[in-house]
Amino acid sequence: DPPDAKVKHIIQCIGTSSLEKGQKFVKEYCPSQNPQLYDSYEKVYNDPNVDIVYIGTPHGYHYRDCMQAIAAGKNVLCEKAFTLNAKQAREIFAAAKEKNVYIAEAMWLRHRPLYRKLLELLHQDKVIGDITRVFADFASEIDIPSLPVTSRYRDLSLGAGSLLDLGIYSLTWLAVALEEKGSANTEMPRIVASQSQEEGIEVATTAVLQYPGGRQGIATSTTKAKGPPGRVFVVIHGTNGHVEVSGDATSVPEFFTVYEKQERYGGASKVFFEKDEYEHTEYRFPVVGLGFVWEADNTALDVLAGRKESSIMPWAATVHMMDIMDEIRRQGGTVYPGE
Ligand SMILES: NC(=O)C1=CN([C@@H]2O[C@H](COP(=O)(O)OP(=O)(O)OC[C@H]3O[C@@H](n4cnc5c(N)ncnc54)[C@H](OP(=O)(O)O)[C@@H]3O)[C@@H](O)[C@H]2O)C=CC1
Ligand SMILES: O=C1OC[C@@H](O)[C@H](O)[C@H]1O
Repeated sequence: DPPDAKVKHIIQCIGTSSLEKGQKFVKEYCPSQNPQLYDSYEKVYNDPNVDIVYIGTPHGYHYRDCMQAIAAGKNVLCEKAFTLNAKQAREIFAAAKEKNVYIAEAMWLRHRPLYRKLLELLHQDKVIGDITRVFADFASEIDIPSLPVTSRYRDLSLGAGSLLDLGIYSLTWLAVALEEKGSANTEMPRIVASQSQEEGIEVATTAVLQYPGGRQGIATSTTKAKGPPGRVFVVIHGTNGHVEVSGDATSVPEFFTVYEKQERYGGASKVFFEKDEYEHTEYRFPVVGLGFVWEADNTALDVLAGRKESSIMPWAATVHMMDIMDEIRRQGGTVYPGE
């Protein structure tokens, strides 16, 4: 809990396949909380002292885990990617509606103050005019063949592949810029996508999304390599300037820079401009811990207020994202077992 946390969070209990692993986890991450350790997830769902269950299992288990928690009448915060496909997401939301419980996808990026501020500057203040193009990439070098076959990066039934794990962040940056208010716009963009597979696992995705008015975005992800030197992961073009987003990772942004169009901007016969020659404004947002606290606070406030959906990550935004990723996988040839 940082000093300005809006809610006091209590880790009441933890469900794990291994109590020994659970003890190690508690010692390392929450020694002062002394949570009850359970040797099954079901015991968490049935603990009457639990207000909300946080599901942090691999993607392929989210459907099972959400459905079981909902059946037990619990509120749920479930990690991204919410499910393997949109069909599973729709079924979970229908079950949550039936049981009248809260459920939200834990897309921590959307809860960050940086993301909220960028939304406001782009759409309310229109600092770079009308947005025309966006580039967003998440490249992370993961030596998949060296991992155990049970790893979520290798096991197709767990949702292995760069898109659900990393590409979802690139798509979320496209949403901040190209979708009205950055969420809950359910109009499908036109999509052209390509994916590469190695040993049956998708290792690279490139997707072009085109929105009404010709606005375009390119979202990419790969587990084959790191990104280029530097820390810029997202570039947004507008009719009146540019924004660059930088940080430790595409999921952990720390600052963004707004280059507003000036007199000289684009005046020379160059296709680029030297950054330092142009006035710019940098917006910095210190990351607290790893950056989960804003999502934790917002979720707790939702539950305390009796809401069933998150205003930051409403059900429609999750289904929309899953629909987009389904279409990218359809074109890219990535199929999960049972689909
Ligand atoms: N790693 C990160 O930085 C972030 C990850 N996420 C999301 O969080 C979720 C989990 O990711 P991550 O923590 O890296 O995943 P892990 O592979 O570390 O799995 C998390 C837990 O799930 C259970 N689990 C893992 N593999 C299996 C398996 N093969 N069979 C049964 N249970 C298994 C284990 O719990 P136990 O054995 O204790 O029951 C494990 O500790 C994903 O949805 C991911 O996208 C979100 C933000 C950041
Ligand atoms: O933020 C993240 O960075 C690394 C990924 O493997 C992880 O799942 C993701 O959420």
